[in-house]
Amino acid sequence: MCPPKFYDVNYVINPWMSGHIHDSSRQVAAEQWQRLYSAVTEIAEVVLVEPQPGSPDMVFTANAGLERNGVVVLSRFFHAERQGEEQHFRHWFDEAGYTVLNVPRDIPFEGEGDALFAVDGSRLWAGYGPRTLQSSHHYLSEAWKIEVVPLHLIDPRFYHLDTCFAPLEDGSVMYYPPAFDNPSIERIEAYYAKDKRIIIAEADALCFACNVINANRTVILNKVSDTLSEQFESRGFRVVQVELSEFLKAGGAAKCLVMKLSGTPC
Ligand SMILES: NC(=O)NCCC[C@H](N)C(=O)O
Repeated sequence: MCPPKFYDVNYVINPWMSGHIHDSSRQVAAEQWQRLYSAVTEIAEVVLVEPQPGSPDMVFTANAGLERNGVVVLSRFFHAERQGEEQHFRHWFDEAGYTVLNVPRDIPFEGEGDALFAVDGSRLWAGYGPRTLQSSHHYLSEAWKIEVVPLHLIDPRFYHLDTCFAPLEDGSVMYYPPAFDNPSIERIEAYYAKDKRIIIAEADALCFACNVINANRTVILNKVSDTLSEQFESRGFRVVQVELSEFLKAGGAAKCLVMKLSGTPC
């Protein structure tokens, strides 16, 4: 995670940021982030990356890259506004001993924001459209010798895969279908049986319900509807809701604020 020391909405690179330039409170953001940090430390070991001036979106560490088994494919940000973050994340991964792989400079790829492993590790769900280019998927497939399943994002509000799709550790998936084109929905439905699909309504999707941190049977997410919370509980999940309104102004919530690492590399 990355403390929100320099967090702000300084530019508009997604529809959520529009109308929110310098509209977020750094004090409130710090309090919300601290509550999220405390919740995450209960289910995982958390390591921090040093925030950097001039990189207000660096708090969204899900976009640093994608890691598995000590190998990281670093992000190549689509927007110039975030490209300055790449050197800082690269430095952190180098220092921590990860094997760092790159996609070519001219092929945008936004890390865990757009790429999520199936919980059994058998495939990689990979979004493309607003940020990540589909041609980056080849490099992901090569990095882990894994099947990459493309999912086309068609709603600008759901510009990263992790805003509208989340494989959960009980073998289910939650997703907001209108964010995807039909072939992508068919790919999701071909993999997940009907009883494993948690369809998210628009109101919850707009509260970033799919942007969920999940470890074992705990889910940590922004405030969502009672209906959805009860649905999680009936499936055996412990639900931890953390108000993240200041981060929604930049287009991110719980899962965007963390990057999942599989462990310290040897
Ligand atoms: N969805 C994510 O994985 N991250 C949120 C990134 C928010 C940031 N303002 C962006 O537009 O890139």
